[in-house]
Amino acid sequence: MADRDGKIWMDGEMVDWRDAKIHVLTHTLHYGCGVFEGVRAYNTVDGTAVFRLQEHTDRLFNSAKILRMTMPFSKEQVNEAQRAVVRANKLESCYIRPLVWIGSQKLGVSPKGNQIHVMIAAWAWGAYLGEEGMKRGIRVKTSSYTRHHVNITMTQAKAVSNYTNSILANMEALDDGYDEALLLDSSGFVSEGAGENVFVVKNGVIYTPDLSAGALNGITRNTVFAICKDLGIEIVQKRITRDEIYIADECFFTGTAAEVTPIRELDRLEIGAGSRGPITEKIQSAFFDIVNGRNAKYANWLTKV
Ligand SMILES: Cc1[nH+]cc(COP(=O)(O)O)c(CN[C@@H](CCC(=O)O)C(=O)O)c1O
Repeated sequence: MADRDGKIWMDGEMVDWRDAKIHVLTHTLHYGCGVFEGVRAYNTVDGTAVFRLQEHTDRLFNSAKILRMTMPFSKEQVNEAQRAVVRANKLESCYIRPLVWIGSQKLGVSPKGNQIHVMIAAWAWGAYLGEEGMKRGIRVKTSSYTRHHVNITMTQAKAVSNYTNSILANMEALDDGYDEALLLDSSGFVSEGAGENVFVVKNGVIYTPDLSAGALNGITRNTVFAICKDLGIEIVQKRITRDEIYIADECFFTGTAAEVTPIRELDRLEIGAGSRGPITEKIQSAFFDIVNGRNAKYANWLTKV
């Protein structure tokens, strides 16, 4: 990623991509205390626009607050910086990565006295779990790693340090020939994917783990709730077991990167017909109508760059 051309917004300045560097004694690099966001801009029918920009920025600031990091810029400045970085890189559609980290003035567990930094990068990023997966569904493995306990790491913060758990789960799944991992919480109930929320369909009703299972409060998850309301589909948050997924009719992941990705198999057991289910397809189609500006009801969720 480092040897690209383009611009990155760094602490208030637009810098050349290759010059966006930090010192090896940066506190976050050693101790993992930092927060980030994953945002997408789409080439909508009315031009390039960022999807749910304010919600992402709000979550970034909430994540920083939870980790006791004082943001050095306002929400308005961070919103404008995200729009500017899409324009500076001349991207019609892209993935935007804001990151907030603790600087290099001092090391030691206590970060006090270090500067808080913010950078925002953007790049083109297609189907996170593959184009084929978006149509056919992906193969998922229940991870041998347990999702964070809600009082061991702060699961409502999109925190850098939370992702070692995701990385290990994802690597194990890929090494075992799957496309992604599904993680259970410390009580054995379904939590979420390594980088996604999960939904299950049974007898026309959609279920998703309630957030006590340690899943991130996903913005795409929230979008699915709105879509279900529009489509008149009942959606229930509850504790879900892995074998409820085995006998479900459909299953899918959601995320800014993953968008709406069907799951056709869990632990080598086909889910329903072993392909993208009809309700999943409806949700996926409604999602892409919204993010591409084809559903006027959600025009306020799209911020033109
Ligand atoms: C653990 C986790 N859970 C749920 C979600 C879905 O949240 P939302 O994007 O607000 O709907 C994400 C986003 N995962 C981001 C990181 C992907 C990456 O590889 O990096 C993303 O989708 O941008 C997670 O990382």
